[in-house]
Amino acid sequence: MDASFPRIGIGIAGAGAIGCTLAARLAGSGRPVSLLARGATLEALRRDGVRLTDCQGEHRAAVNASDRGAALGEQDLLFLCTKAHDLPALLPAIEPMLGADTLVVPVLNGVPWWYFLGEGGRFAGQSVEAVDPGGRLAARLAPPHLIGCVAFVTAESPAPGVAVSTNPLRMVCGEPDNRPSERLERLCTLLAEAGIEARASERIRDALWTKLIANLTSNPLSVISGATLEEVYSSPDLHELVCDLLHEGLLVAAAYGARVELDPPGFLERGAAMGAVRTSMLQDHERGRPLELAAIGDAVLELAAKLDIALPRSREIVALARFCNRPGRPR
Ligand SMILES: NC(=O)C1=CN([C@@H]2O[C@H](COP(=O)(O)OP(=O)(O)OC[C@H]3O[C@@H](n4cnc5c(N)ncnc54)[C@H](OP(=O)(O)O)[C@@H]3O)[C@@H](O)[C@H]2O)C=CC1
Ligand SMILES: CC(C)(CO)C(=O)C(=O)O
Repeated sequence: MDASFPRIGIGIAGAGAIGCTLAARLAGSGRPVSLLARGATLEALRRDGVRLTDCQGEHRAAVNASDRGAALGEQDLLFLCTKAHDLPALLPAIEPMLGADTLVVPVLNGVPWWYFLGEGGRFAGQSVEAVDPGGRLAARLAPPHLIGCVAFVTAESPAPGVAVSTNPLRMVCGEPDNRPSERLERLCTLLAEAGIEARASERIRDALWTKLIANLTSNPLSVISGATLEEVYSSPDLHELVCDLLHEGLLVAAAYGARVELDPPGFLERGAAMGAVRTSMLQDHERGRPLELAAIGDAVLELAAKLDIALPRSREIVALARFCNRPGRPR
């Protein structure tokens, strides 16, 4: 355990599918974990601890949980595990958990608010308006205080404080400025010790685009069609649309210099092999919750527009998913 961050205080903000998966794994590896949670989830965590069923079995662990960041205190490492649209409102709640040296690791899908921070280049320092209107997140959570992270995980939270994950847990982490660093290695070691396959990348935006393409091709479409990942990636009826979306995603990724080594037939095959998984966006839709379309859809369109790239299919499916999830929609 001492190979990575000895005696470190680990905080997790957001105790849904991903937050509970991480909490159960980290606490199960002997790490003390502090979870920022609320409502029924907080009650369940205090009563029963955090519970996870994954490919390796059942895990249950006690955690320190509160809905007040001040009660949890400053953390050495803070994983952010809410939906992207909940981050601005989360900021004041996590403020007491942030010390001068806290390392923040956002475990979220979509274009992150820090995309143009740390790397230099043509748009250096700009904020991503779709996910960070007015740049509040970038002003408070910026390099060198954060490490980028991409979660290749499929998880659901069937009940408060409970997560179920049916595929291997994989994460790619990287410094926003692409430097190798000791703290990055230690973060990956800490995750690996918790049973998560973690890889350090010196090109974190490559992994971001790979995941964005997975989300762009599946999440909004799953809302419109009700399809699982297996259905999205193998249905003959959806094939042309999915290929168009894939092509559009690859186009923007390449325009931003990302090396996404992805052969389309292999990508579809691997997606289908994920099985009867409901995307996190479909889960939100079925629960009548807002969708993460700003981060997974609008932000990609925003980045494409900066380079004068049109994404007609992506624009359509994002608009359609938003329509399906409109307030007052029939259930
Ligand atoms: N599920 C998956 O398979 C995957 C998800 N992701 C990404 O990971 C991120 C998290 O997703 P996921 O875990 O599925 O989402 P969930 O909706 O399951 O969990 C989010 C949690 O954050 C909590 N939360 C939001 N705001 C606050 C707040 N102010 N204070 C305390 N708790 C708060 C929510 O509480 P409440 O319920 O009370 O609103 C909820 O428990 C997303 O960006 C998602 O796209 C990435 C890979 C796979
Ligand atoms: C499972 C996957 C990869 C689907 O795009 C995902 O990230 C999600 O559900 O949000």
